Amino acid sequence: MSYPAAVRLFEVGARDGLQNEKQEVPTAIKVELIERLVEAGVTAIETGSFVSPKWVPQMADTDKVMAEITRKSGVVYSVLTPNMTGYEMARASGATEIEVFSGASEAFSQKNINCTIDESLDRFAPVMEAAKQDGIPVRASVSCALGSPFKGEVILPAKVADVSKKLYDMGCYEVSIADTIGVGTPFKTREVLEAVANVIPLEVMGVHFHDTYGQALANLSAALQMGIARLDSSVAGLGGCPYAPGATGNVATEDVVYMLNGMGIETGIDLNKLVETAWFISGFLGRKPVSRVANAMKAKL
Ligand SMILES: CC(C)(COP(=O)([O-])OP(=O)([O-])OC[C@H]1O[C@@H](n2cnc3c(N)ncnc32)[C@H](O)[C@@H]1OP(=O)([O-])[O-])[C@@H](O)C(=O)NCCC(=O)NCCSC(=O)C[C@@](C)(O)CC(=O)[O-]
Repeated sequence: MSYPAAVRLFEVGARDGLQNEKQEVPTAIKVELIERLVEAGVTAIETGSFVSPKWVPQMADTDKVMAEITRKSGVVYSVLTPNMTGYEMARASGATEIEVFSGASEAFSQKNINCTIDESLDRFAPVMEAAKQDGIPVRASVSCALGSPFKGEVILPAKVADVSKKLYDMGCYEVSIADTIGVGTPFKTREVLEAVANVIPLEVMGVHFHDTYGQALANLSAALQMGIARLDSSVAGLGGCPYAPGATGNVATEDVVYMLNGMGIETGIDLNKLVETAWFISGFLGRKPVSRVANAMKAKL
């Protein structure tokens, strides 16, 4: 066991968190959410996505969000981009990092980005080239690594490893292994992560767990035990993918920070401010945060 002494938390609440919301979230609320998260100590944040507004209307104002946020030096403002159209928009918006996304499920790839896994990688090739020329770092996400949302489709660890290696070889500085529908359990998680760690360096691997079956913290712990130090999480446990039936929220950032604080693993995040932010966005959405920690700490705020 080699737990990391510190981790990089990548906050996905403003993108993964809000992309699946039924109600419209005004730009001003997104901007306040991002600024509050940064104020709480978040240093890497996904602010939105430059994808087709017909496919994900909730993210159609990402350019406005990027224009309106007050940026803090040293903070990574990242956006999701599926192709060159998205890349051009990301660059124009001043994104300091972009994220490309593929997956280990052919069915999900078709539903989510309307192409095969191989075609998605082909689309990323010019994006990688342009980003390299522009000096913009690129992270990657590999969806459905622990299970497919579509009945009958089996995801093999070797497939996850294969896609991860291709993305790493293309120049992605981080490859985040995503349990899109939150079905993983710790031993299975470890098996998949080990398959990936056989083909790319452990240092570049990240994890992105949804908490659909309540396994996310346990899976996170399995990843930490391996020494993985790049973790995605979402304030208030917001999240879900419109093209992955059954996908619910990401592991809540408050729960992750509370656990890491207890383990003596450094995050740089002020838990009180984070919990206040969880209640801020949940209040706007008209519900309580799903995070256990946000609820437990409310009385102390
Ligand atoms: C990839 C496409 C665009 C293909 O969609 P398509 O229809 O096959 O693409 P197209 O090239 O034929 O373009 C169709 C229209 O979209 C426009 N277009 C084309 N590209 C862009 C762009 N980048 N930004 C804005 N507009 C764009 C393009 O200009 C055109 O406009 P029209 O002529 O009809 O007016 C579409 O399928 C799409 O946008 N999909 C995104 C779906 C998405 O965002 N899903 C959620 C994110 S993934 C996720 O949440 C998982 C993750 C990362 O969190 C990890 C995990 O948990 O698994």
